[in-house]
Amino acid sequence: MTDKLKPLRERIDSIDAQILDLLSQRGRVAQEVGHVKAETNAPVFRPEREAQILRRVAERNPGPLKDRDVQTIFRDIMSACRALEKRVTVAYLGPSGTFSEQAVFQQFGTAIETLPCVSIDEVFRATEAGTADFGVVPVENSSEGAINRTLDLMLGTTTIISGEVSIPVHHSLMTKTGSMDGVKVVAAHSQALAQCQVWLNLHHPNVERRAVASNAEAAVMASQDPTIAAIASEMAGEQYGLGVVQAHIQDDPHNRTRFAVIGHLHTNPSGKDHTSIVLAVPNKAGAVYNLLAPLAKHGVSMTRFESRPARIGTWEYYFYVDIQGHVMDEAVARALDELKDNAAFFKVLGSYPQSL
Ligand SMILES: C=C(O[C@@H]1C=C(C(=O)O)C=C[C@H]1O)C(=O)O
Repeated sequence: MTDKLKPLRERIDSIDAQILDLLSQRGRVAQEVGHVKAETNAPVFRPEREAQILRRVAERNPGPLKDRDVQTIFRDIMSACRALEKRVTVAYLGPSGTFSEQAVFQQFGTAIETLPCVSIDEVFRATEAGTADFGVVPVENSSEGAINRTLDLMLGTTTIISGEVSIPVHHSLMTKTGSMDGVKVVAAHSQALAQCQVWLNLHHPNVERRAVASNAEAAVMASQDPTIAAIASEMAGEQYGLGVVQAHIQDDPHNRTRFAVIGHLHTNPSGKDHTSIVLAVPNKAGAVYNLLAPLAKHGVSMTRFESRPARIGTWEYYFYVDIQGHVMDEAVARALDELKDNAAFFKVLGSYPQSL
């Protein structure tokens, strides 16, 4: 056995030496890129370039490693190379262990500084003020729909969207002991409670449900009080020393949340992009109907349409529309010009690479 392993391990050692040498070469080129950028004051993080590299990695992957796994490796290689130019600071809805934090690492890799914030408002504020270079905020969940606070804050923010991240959201029920004995309260973010309501109604109909600021906060509470169970990611459970009572309790097994990356960076086209806009129409007959006509006319596909009350006491709405393409694409630019003409309010939130 050992005799057979020895030559294989020697081959792995020699391959590792080559990988390390190539990583070092890549790092030195990234440093040169950094010097060129510094001369022209160009931004360090180029999401469109990183998206293209990750797409290419999946296309060229000869196997046997899975596309997802090689992408994760390359994301972190780029993160480490980027950190040689500058370590970016990213704000998100904390504490550590939230799905927002997972989204942060999915977009930026792990060679970054993180700034956990107490609320979505705080993520916007930190990013607007420049305390963080970027912020990651939840936009919508596949079972529960829009995250209204994010949509409302998008309206007035000075930041723009430079990326999107979509991650699977799996909830687990966890306690200090790993059992439900003596548990009186299930704590979680209101979204998580909603995403697990059918399961909770079936298995723990009589346990009080308590909405708290985040699932990670619920995990902290459960770690300090054996009468409290938390719904959170297993990652958060591990972090706060909880035992799993039941994994995957979300009602929809394909439950996902989409996040927006906000900042001050105008992202160039990557070849596969989305553009987010907000508009309002004048209060007259046929206005909403006419609103979207320019998209169809120019062959631009809409991927999402969401409305929010304008909160000025009348029945007026803001429409949040996502389309395929980049503001620098000719068809998109023409369609948006026409949309703007029909709109009482119009704001481009940003163009960015489609999530992987
Ligand atoms: C090296 C660069 O800087 C950053 C790092 C990248 C990388 O490691 O491949 C790619 C894009 C940038 O976010 C670059 O712009 O090419």
